[in-house]
Amino acid sequence: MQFEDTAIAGVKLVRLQPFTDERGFFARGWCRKEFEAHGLSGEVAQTNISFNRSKHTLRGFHHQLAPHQEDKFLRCTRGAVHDVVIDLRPQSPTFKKHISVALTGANYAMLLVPKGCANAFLTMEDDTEVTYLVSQFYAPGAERGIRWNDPSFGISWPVEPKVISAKDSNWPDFAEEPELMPIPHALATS
Ligand SMILES: Cc1cn([C@H]2C[C@H](O)[C@@H](COP(=O)(O)OP(=O)(O)O[C@H]3O[C@@H](C)C(=O)[C@@H](O)[C@H]3O)O2)c(=O)[nH]c1=O
Repeated sequence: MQFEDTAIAGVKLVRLQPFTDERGFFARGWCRKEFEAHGLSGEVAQTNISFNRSKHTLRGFHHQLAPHQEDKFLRCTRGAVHDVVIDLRPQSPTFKKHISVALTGANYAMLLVPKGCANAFLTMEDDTEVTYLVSQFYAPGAERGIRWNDPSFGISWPVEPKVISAKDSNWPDFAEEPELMPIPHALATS
């Protein structure tokens, strides 16, 4: 596996190192030893599969508050996504900056999203599947989000989303203290 730094500290693009022969190739898709050798946690609590029927489906941005913060390690196993990561760590030199990466079934690129960053992706093909490992269990009460078009971040998406959940369209405007922000689905039931 080859680990490449991105413009946001701790967000790594990981590429396969394939052993190719007449059958095709073999490559490691995740390795605790290699993660630890790069100073990264090799903890895995869940493997998640996200299937998206239509292109231009948007999921995110999502992150979990401490003590449930997660490292996520994503790969698009079928189709293609435009993945965006926002740095939400106030002490980081790239606080509030974002990066975008194309993850596709064909390029096998993988993305490590560390604790304190929020992740979202927009599918670019029908029948797109993303598989990802997360280091913490899902904790709905600790989940927070950023609206895909929140003006605080000025993110330029390749196209407007056509399919998006009510939760993700209604995240409130970004506030620097996310623990004080209301959760839209909690508001809806109060
Ligand atoms: C994320 C998650 C959801 N769920 C449930 C809650 C809900 O009923 C249903 C769908 O949840 P969501 O709408 O939040 O799923 P989704 O929008 O796909 O959430 C994901 O978005 C991408 C961008 C990420 O980065 C992921 O970490 C994750 O937050 O699945 C779990 O049971 N476990 C989980 O780990």
